[in-house]
Amino acid sequence: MHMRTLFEEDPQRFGFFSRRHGPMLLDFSKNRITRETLHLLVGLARARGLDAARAAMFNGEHINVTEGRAVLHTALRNRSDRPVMVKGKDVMPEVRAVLERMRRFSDAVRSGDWTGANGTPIRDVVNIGIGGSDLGPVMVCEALKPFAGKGPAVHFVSNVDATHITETLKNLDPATTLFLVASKTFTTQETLTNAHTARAWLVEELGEQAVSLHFAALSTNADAVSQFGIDLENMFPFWDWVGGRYSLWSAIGLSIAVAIGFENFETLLDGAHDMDEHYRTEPLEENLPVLKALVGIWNQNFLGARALAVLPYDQYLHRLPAYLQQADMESNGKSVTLDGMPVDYATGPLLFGEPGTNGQHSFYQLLHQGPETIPADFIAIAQSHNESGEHHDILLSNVLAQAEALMRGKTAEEARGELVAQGLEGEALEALVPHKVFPGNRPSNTLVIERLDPRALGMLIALYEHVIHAQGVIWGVNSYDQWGVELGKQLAKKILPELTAPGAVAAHDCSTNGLINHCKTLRGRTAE
Ligand SMILES: O=P(O)(O)OC[C@H]1O[C@](O)(CO)[C@@H](O)[C@@H]1O
Repeated sequence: MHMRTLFEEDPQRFGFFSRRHGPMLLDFSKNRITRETLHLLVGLARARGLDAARAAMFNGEHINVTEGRAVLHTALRNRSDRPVMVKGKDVMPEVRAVLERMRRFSDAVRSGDWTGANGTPIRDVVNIGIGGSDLGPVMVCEALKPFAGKGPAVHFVSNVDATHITETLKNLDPATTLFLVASKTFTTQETLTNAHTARAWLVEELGEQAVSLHFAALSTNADAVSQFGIDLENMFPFWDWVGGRYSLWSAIGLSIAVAIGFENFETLLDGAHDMDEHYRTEPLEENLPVLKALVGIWNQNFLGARALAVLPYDQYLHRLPAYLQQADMESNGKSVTLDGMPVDYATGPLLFGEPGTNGQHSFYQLLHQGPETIPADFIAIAQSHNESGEHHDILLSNVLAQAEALMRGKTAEEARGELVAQGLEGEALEALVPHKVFPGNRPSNTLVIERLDPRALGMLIALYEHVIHAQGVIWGVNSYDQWGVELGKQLAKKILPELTAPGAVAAHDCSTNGLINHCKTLRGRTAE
């Protein structure tokens, strides 16, 4: 079936396949589904126990079975009076206590009351972290730039490549710089390497005694934090039931609170809590994350699509695809079920994206005319923070047109008609027709958000988090571990000393040996 026909046959299609919640409208009508498909998909979710699974997550059951942990990022933004129990203890008092400390700290830094070793206020804050300790905060700080007010500039260093920290520190003054070392484990090689480099840079200028005024830690590992030399007074804790890629709502979000002010950070939490309540309580048929998850499953597992393009038509959301790459692919990039059995179906999609309209001039060709079907999420913001001239209407017209084009396509007949109108005829015309045809029938969702503010952003991120949860439940995988990142780390630890030791390396396969020895030679080390 072609979606063109589905739309022609059912003028109510938009109304039936779209839902509103608060400032958000989700239109999923441009998918290859009928009312019956939706009914069956909801049945699938029910059969896979999604109702009970939602409750299990919110109730703090140990759903991360391979690590024996609860998954409770929702507790971090629980704005209700409801207790959240972990091992028989309500964690909400501790959550609120850390939030209160984050409020005092971020207020002090923003107001200039927090001064560095020379008594001068902080002008630049550098968050050092990677993965979930970087991507969420950087994405939110970029998205909410219009709310930054008069606070310090916030920078992010993640890559172990020295270029990242060197370029970041190049124009900063140690006396007015504050480092937030963000690491759940406080053992991550990249983060500790960067943090030691930052420490040396600071100490060289201001001496050892400056460290306590210029470093804070966001972590679950107090021992490692004090071993690094950070005063525990300046440590903002969180807990093992917060997964790294779900941690921007925790102390890991301190850079966000500094960048946009604590009140805005709290409004972000409010928005996420609103979506949590929606996901927790709404019936499956009315539940935005569930519906979006089901459409994703339909595209992946029934229509054979293996990717998902996330296309935010808002420059402030330019880091959203990068953030979602970790959130989704580290969560659902799994090939065994909860009980360790191999899956014989697709799980998490390959996720990629760029802000509109940049993507249009890059990879959309493949979305429209490549042989694969690549479903897309279009995110449109109705009211821009920068309503200057025609810009925003042009932007909106593009996002709306792209979804329409993917759905409708262009038939050979239509293409021929256009070529005739351009004066072409005969063989020349017919030779061009196949190149001008768009198959269409390509699925997409369109999310329209009234305005990109802290509340709406909190809702948007929580929506995607819950899509990941719902899909993980239906696929029967553990969305909350990430063993797949370990092997590379282990092997890198073995290769590191081999790179610096004299002599040729012969302990690996011939490709890896060859590459190590080639790099050693190029770096002026003996490899013979
Ligand atoms: O916060 P940490 O412990 O430094 O870990 C950083 C990142 O490393 C990972 O463990 C693996 O990439 C992520 O899950 C996590 O977000």
